[in-house]
Amino acid sequence: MAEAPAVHPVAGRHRRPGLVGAGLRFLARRPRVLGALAGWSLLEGAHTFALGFALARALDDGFLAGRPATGLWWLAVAAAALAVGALGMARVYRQVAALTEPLRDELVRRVVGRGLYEAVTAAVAPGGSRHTPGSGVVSRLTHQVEIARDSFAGIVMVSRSFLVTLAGAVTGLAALAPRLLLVVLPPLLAGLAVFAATLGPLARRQRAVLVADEELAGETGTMVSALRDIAACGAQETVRRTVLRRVETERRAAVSLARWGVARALALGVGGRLPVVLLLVCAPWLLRHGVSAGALAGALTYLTQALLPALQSLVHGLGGAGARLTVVIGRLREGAPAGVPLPGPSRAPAVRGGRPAPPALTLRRLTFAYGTAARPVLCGLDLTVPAGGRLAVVGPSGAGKSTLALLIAGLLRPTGGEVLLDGRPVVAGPPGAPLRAEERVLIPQEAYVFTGTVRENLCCLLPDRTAPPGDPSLLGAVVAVGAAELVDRLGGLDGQVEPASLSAGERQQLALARAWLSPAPLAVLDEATSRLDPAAEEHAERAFAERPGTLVVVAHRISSALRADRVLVLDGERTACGTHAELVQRSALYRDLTAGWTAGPRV
Ligand SMILES: Nc1ncnc2c1ncn2[C@@H]1O[C@H](COP(=O)(O)OP(=O)(O)OP(=O)(O)O)[C@@H](O)[C@H]1O
Repeated sequence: MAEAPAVHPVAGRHRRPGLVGAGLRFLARRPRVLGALAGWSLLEGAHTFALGFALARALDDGFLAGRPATGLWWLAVAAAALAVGALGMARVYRQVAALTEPLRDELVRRVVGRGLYEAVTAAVAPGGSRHTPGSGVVSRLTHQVEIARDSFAGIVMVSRSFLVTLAGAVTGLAALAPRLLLVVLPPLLAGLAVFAATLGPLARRQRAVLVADEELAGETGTMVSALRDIAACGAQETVRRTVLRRVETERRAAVSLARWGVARALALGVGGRLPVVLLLVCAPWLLRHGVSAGALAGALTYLTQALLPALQSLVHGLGGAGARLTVVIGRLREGAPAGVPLPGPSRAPAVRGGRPAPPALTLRRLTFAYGTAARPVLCGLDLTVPAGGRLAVVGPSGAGKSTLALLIAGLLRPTGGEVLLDGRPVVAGPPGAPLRAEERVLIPQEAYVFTGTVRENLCCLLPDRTAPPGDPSLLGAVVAVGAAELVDRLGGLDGQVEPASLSAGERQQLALARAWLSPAPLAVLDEATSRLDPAAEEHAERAFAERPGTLVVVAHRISSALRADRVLVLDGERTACGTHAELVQRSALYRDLTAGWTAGPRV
């Protein structure tokens, strides 16, 4: 059965703030390029200025005054200004490249670093990895880098062009007749204000369309690659509904964007076209107040040949490229921080609200005995597991591994000391007080399943014990722990579970899928895979190793211990904790245990 990518409910994305700040810092580090860009842009502004001014002079001093030679001379000036502007534009492109190429280099460095990190992590993972994300990740992300580079270049070009055009045109209008500004500036500024006000909402909607589009493409891709599994599990209707929901989301996002597109048209109309209309309407008044016919023609040229196209480019350019850039850069920054790449997203952040988060699990002087006269199974045990950590618990039979698992789950009360989850006692209040079930899930060796549908068995640890219709995470959990064949045989998610007709291993598979799906950030596996064959066991353990959140696994295989960040060797007085390499050095018991595992999987 093909593996469908499964998104775990515990997995959360944490965005890094300060995209605008980072962009400004990037620009501030390049004052020379910015200076050169501004300098060459001035030529473009000068060209805009000359366009209307020379035309006005050609009319007023030349053709209308009966001096065609003078008129032609001014037209030649306009043509020369055009050539100078073209020269400036060519240099501008060079400077924009000098600005955008370092951006691309920086992003590519991060992306490749991340790809290498993932590839190396996969390669050195115990037991080798069947997943080799490196090349795929690099290829996908470098494509996004190209989009970021192009969008950034587009934004620089349109904003810069609008500013210099505006400066050239306003200077030209003032030089021709300051009264022209009274007619042109108010609607132009009003249009810009409308545009500025719609920029944020438009960018958000553009972003929503992009994201919805990508999600639909991703969902469809997953569906196509899992067609056989979907048919086998009888999940056609579920998948159809999921895809339709994505289509509907994208449709709604597109409609909302189109509605806001009207506001964009309004900004263009008010800022770009209304000044033209007003200029024509006010022409008699302007002529009466000393504005010449040439100045009117020059003003019209500024508006129709310079300002309107520049405003159009700005409105369309910033709306589209700006949103694309925000999405892509945000994604690249999420995935590829500067310097040392972060561990995968399955690891929880180490800070909460600016303060260091408490460890996911703390054992403080933990002591437990099964009776007042009985010898304590655990005595004064201290241990912390950070959020996102993986702890393997090993030890000889009877050392207290299952007892510890029950204590962590709050199913036994400590005789002394305490167990804290996220800094708070797992058992609070009097005996019988409710346990913090939503925060931890325990899968014991003897898995519990009940008569009912597969879906009911899987959902019983979810809030409200149900999943939304068509929720793909159910099938994702089934596939992730390797229970797809079993669920297929049972008749899909709505098939019936008869506990007595299942083998111990099959019951474990269903319990594992249920626990994998649960939103509890701490999972405790007490030999929960012991009845599976080695390949299925490896599959399930790997799924839990990759599950977001914290994992404590009572291990009886060397691969589990190797995959953990730390190993706790339980053995009364000789209890020790450390990494696999450390324990091989300093724990004779651990060496004995792992030697036994290497020879055969069971302790
Ligand atoms: N319900 C109980 N009542 C009394 N003693 C118990 C009970 N459960 C376990 N014990 C004892 O506590 C000790 C630790 O048992 P526990 O099951 O935690 O060990 P373990 O390391 O998980 O062993 P195994 O690897 O064989 O499962 C053992 O001596 C066991 O006999």
